[in-house]
Amino acid sequence: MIALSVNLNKIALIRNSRDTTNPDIPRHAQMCIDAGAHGITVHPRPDQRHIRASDCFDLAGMLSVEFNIEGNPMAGPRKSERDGVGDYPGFMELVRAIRPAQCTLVPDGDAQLTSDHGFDLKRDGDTVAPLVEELNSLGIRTSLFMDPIPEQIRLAAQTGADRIELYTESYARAFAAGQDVDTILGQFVRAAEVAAEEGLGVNAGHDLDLNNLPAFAAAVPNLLEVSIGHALTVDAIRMGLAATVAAYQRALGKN
Ligand SMILES: CC(=O)[C@@H](O)[C@H](O)COP(=O)(O)O
Ligand SMILES: NCC(=O)COP(=O)(O)O
Repeated sequence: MIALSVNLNKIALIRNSRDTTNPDIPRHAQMCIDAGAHGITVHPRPDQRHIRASDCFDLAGMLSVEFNIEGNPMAGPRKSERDGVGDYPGFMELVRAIRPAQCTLVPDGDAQLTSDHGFDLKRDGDTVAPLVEELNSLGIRTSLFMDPIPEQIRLAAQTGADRIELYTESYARAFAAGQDVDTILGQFVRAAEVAAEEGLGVNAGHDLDLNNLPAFAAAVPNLLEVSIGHALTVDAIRMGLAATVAAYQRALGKN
């Protein structure tokens, strides 16, 4: 079974366009759970442009499914520039306080529109390993956001991480462009095989959608979890949330 974790960033983005609690983040999470989602993912950033630190605490207080907090572990505290929005405490401070089931470490910079690369562990392995060790000691499963590069995935195992999350944008772009995706899918298959050889679990995410997900889920071995936000949120406008979650479950190979 491949778990579906729904990313709520885009729901928070809509909420943040007004000084309101509509849409309500915990309520939306509960609707996803009621519709069959196995987990909830959020990716707070220091500018709190979508999910805020306070949302993470609110979700931690109500979730009955896996809570996956993604983000840059090097991101420190940041004062909020908006009235009524608390300061960002820093990623590690946040997850130390919340202790989610899973932390996905992502090497994203503040200026990025969204996540756009995996870790370079040849360069950053010595920085990442102690953070992984601390998260492990807190009982938090740790996953590293990675490009499908075998050499890098072997280095991910050396940090002590439990899993990797394969960064799927290259596959999604090729699929959307109507290109022959066999070669690029082969890179993800190989990456997942290497992860298995190294004892790492495999998650995946970024720009997965109802069109590209079935082939990916069918081809990539040992896939444990996908986290999906942007496309799923857009599909829910058209199809309704419960029907959309069900459609993503079907795309993962479930009825
Ligand atoms: C790591 C990853 O691919 C997702 O968390 C993505 O970064 C979602 O963030 P946005 O919703 O801000 O694009
Ligand atoms: N980890 C990927 C994620 O949570 C969602 O990414 P996207 O579907 O919003 O691109």
